[in-house]
Amino acid sequence: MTKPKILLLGEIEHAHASWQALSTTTEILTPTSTTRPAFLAECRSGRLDGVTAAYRTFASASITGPWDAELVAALPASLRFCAHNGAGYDQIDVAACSAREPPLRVSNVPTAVDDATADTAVFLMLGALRGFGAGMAGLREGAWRAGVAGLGRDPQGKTLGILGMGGIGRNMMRKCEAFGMRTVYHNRRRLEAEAAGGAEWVGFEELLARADVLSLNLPLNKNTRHIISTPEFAKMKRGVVIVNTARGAVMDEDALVKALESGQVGSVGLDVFEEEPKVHPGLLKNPNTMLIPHMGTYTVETMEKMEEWCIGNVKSAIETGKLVSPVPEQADL
Ligand SMILES: O=CC(=O)O
Repeated sequence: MTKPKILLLGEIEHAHASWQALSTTTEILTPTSTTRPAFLAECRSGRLDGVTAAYRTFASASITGPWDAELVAALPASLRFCAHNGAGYDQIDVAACSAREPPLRVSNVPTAVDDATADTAVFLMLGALRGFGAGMAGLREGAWRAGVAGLGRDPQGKTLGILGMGGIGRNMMRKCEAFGMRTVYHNRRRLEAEAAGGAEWVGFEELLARADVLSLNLPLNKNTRHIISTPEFAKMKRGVVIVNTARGAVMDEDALVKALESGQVGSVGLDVFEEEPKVHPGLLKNPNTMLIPHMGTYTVETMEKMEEWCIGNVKSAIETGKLVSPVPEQADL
């Protein structure tokens, strides 16, 4: 019997034993191309024909570019499954994948990312509340506290507003309880009481108005791009702290820089940026920013869990014809 063919886009860096086990029962293909035009040509040449499932990493976009309509159309007709190793899948045009005949089914990696991403959000929140970004930068330049804007603020008694109360948001809420914070959240759909864990559901505008710290935990898609911009900043408390561990483009970065300069936004903690790896110069020079280069899931344990999860999706796809964690847009496909 011929072995199922799998396309590997990116590297397996941790889950070597599971990948090795998978490769004994399958044939793994890797592209020879190193640029998007070459990858498109390689797909069209037929060299990758016969692959049924792809394992892809976030970083593989440096070769393939985004999985937009052009790429989805060029991928081998045999490809039925795309297992994406990441929680956020904004690099993939899911509608274009669904429109293929038969559809190209996409999975992401939920839950495995929750702890590490929420830990990062808590770190950014504390850093932004306390002005640690400026303190750390000044110290390294031999300037001690020279760049620190003033006294910081404590989390105790403050209201945490979570926009996008999924696994990461709920994990962050639990961690913030230890800091004596109360949580309000906004999702399009209100959660069952047990899942909400005591957090209060509020409308979008009320979330903006009530949060002392606003944490963005929602996926980036056409409905959420720039969901936070000038009109939304104006509805927030003056001096609000904003934390973003989701995707840079859910917030309008130009507008954020202006809101920081005017003091409407007091400080921000950011792990993600609109045009990574570029960082807006207005953020770099502002002392009220705590910035890290997209390291939310960047731990040995979490990276390993994510790879294992993603391999699990590939394995399930070829063995049962179903992905373990299909993206919500394809739940009814
Ligand atoms: O940003 C990280 C992820 O989407 O998993």
